[in-house]
Amino acid sequence: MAYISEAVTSITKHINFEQFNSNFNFRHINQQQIPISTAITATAITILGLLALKYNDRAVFTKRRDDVPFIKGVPLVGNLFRTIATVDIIYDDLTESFEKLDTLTMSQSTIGMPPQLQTIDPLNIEYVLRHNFSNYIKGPQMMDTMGDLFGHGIFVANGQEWQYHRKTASHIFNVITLRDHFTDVFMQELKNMSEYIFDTNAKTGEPVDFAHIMSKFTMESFARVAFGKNLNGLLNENNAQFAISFDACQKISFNRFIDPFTDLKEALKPIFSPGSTTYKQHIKIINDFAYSIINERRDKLKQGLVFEDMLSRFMTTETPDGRLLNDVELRDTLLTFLAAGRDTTADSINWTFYCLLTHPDVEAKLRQEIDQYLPNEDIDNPQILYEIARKMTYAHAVFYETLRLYPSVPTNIRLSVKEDRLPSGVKVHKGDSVMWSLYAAGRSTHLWGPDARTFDPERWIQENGELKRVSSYQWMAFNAGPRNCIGQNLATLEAILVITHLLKRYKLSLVPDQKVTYALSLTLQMRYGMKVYISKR
Ligand code: HEM
Repeated sequence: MAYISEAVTSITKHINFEQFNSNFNFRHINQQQIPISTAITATAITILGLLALKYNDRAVFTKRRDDVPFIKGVPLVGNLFRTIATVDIIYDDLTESFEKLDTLTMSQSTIGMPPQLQTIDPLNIEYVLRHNFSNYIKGPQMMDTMGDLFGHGIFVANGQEWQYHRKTASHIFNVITLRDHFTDVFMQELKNMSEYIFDTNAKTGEPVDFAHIMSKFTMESFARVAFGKNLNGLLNENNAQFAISFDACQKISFNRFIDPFTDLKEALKPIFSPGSTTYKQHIKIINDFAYSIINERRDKLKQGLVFEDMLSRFMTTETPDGRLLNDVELRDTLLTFLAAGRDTTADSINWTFYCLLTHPDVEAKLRQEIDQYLPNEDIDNPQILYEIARKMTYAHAVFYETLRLYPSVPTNIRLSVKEDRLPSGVKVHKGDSVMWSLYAAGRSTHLWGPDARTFDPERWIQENGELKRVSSYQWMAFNAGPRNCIGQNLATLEAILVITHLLKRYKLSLVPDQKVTYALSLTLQMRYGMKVYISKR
């Protein structure tokens, strides 16, 4: 909404009313002949008409960009209606725009949004994420859209604040913890999932929502590795309200990026859908959950208990100004890591299974690899699973290929602090947002060839059978440069363990005639879930 009021102020600033009055010489008009309201309406229409002529393909008071292909919009509001009309397929629409304009960089303008450059050019992205890192920050838009959910956590932090979070967290994701602690946790949770859900449904023949189970599984696993807590979420739905509220707030945060009326709609919710949970109530549910975990941990630390997990690390590591994080800062950190680690991983596993179930030849080849590496007698041995999870080339190829077409973080953004120029020659004005769509980049024929939209894990395998490395500025699933994903190894390990565990034991098939598509949120969730039948292998 801030952008709307800026636009209104800007409109009034640009109109020279004195000049306008004298041009139209209202004084000679008899006020009794023409009612004042008619005069105001006529004036407003004339002003709008003039503005519409000038800003005939873009948002009012935005500059025309002639140096870069431009997605034309309608007068005064630019791409607002287009965004609203294509909101359900927004990533595909953007992919089409890149292809139609035959470009890797383009601009668009939408009323209420800051001026935007969109690029999928690996050179530009490397420049933004690495070579000129300090100029491209997480701008105030991040704070406006996600601030009340993630506070000052690592997602929105810049400078020293970011460095502190990064350094503190990076100690946790080392090889030894991955091998000795995380693999065990994942295996225990997988066994629970099998016992309570997959085995039961294999017997009854009832379909299950795979995406819903993965959401619980990743929540459960994450709660254990991050704050050593067993939520028992696979068994009961008591923790479901937190997950529902967390999902709802992430969707609202995302909507704020594309729809300037999001907050207004939320404010009007109690009037138009009475009884539904409001944004404020969702935030309260989330806060209560986070603070209960922090308080519980503080009590246990007072009792002299020792913990090695993420929460304790953040509770005991001093900030650059020599103090410990307070409860609010700990809450921000906890929720940020939960969003970073849990939904992204769940989404990547969901889409991997969707790709496997729609490509039986790939699934068969992956089963072969799993059977070759994992003899039946070792299927519950965490150390062996850890070792083979690192070695299975085809499993990695399947996972990477899925993330190319269905990146868990579908789009990303930075704000330019100063005037700049991207390697492709495009000028970046101070305050411009540079956005890159991982979804569009993954499907670009310029970057991946004519079969860019085909799911083909073979493209990740070299002739000598080894995994092909692709520049992380072309395949950006885990981001790149100093702010690359801290949890990449953890997520890859978790996903490959889940894939191995499930394919070794079960045969899944999609319930026919269901629509599997993405929802609009900060991560690429499945809008209606994904129902599958389960049978034992
Ligand atoms: C398949 C799973 C995952 C994917 C695709 C993924 C992807 C990404 C991407 C694209 C970013 C950059 C976000 C940005 O620039 O705003 C990122 C950042 C981050 N990820 Fe992941 N992530 C995954 C799993 C995880 C896990 C399991 C964790 C750990 C709990 C994690 C922790 C983080 C953190 C802390 C950052 C912020 C890094 C920084 O700003 O310095 N991620 N991730």
